Amino acid sequence: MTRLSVNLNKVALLRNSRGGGEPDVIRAAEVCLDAGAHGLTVHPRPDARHARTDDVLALAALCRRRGVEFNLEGNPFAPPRDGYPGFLALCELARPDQATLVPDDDAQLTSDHGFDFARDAARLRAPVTTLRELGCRVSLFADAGADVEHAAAIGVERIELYTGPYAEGHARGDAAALAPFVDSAGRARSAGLGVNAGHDLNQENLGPFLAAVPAVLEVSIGHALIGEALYDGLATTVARYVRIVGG
Ligand SMILES: CC(=O)[C@@H](O)[C@H](O)COP(=O)(O)O
Ligand SMILES: NCC(=O)COP(=O)(O)O
Repeated sequence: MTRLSVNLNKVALLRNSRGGGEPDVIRAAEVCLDAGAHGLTVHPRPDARHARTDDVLALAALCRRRGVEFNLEGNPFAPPRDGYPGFLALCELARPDQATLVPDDDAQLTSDHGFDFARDAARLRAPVTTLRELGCRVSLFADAGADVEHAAAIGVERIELYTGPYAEGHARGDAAALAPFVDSAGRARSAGLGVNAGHDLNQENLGPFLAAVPAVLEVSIGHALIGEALYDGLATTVARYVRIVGG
C-alpha cells in the first residue's frame, strides 16, 4: 500500500501572510489525520515562509501522539539563520520518523530538482550518518533518470522521486512522461532502496502514476491537495456565512 503524507506547508504559508495563528496548522493536521492521512510532512525553509520551528515541534509531537509518521524535508547544507536552526539541528529537536534531504536553495520558489548523486555523494555521507544516528529513516530527493545506485551506496533507505516533470507531462497528455519514473523506481528497488514520490501530484495525475510505478511506499502531497480542499470546502463554508447573515 502507498501511504499518503500530507504536506502542510501551504497552510503555514497562508497563516504567515497575516501573522497570528489562523489557519491553524495543528488543527489542519488533525483534520488530515482524522480523514485517514497516514502521515504528515513539512518542508520548512530557512526564510521561514512556510512551517516554522514551532510548527515542526508541534507536528512532531502530534504525530507521536497519533502514532503516524512525521516526514521532515530540508537541505542539510543550508546554513542556520534567525528562527531556523539548520536542518540537522531541527531533526535533532523534532526526531522525525523520516528525514527527506532536498537540494533546494533560497532563490528557488519551490523544490525543482533532485541530487546529483555522483557529485554529491561525498558530502551527503556525514549528514546521512548523523540523521541515522538520530533514528531517522533517510530519503534523498531524486530526479527520474538519476544515478540511484550511487544513492544506495551513500547508505540511505529510500529515495523520493521528484514528480514535477511527470505532472507537467501528464497535464500535456504526454504518455511517455511515466517511463523514466518506472525505470528509476525499478533500478532503485534493485539497489535495495524504497521508493517515495512527490511534487505536484494531484487527484488527476496520482492514480495513473501509482498504476504505472509499482510499490511506491509513500507520496507526500501539499500544494494541489490544499488547493483542491478550497474548492471542495468553499461551498459549505460560504453557505454557513450566508446563514449567519440571515440569507
Ligand atoms: C520536496 C518537495 O517537493 C516539497 O517539499 C515541495 O517543495 C513542497 O512545496 P512548496 O515548496 O511549495 O512548499
Ligand atoms: N515531497 C513533496 C511534498 O511534500 C509536497 O509537494 P507538493 O505537493 O506541495 O508539490
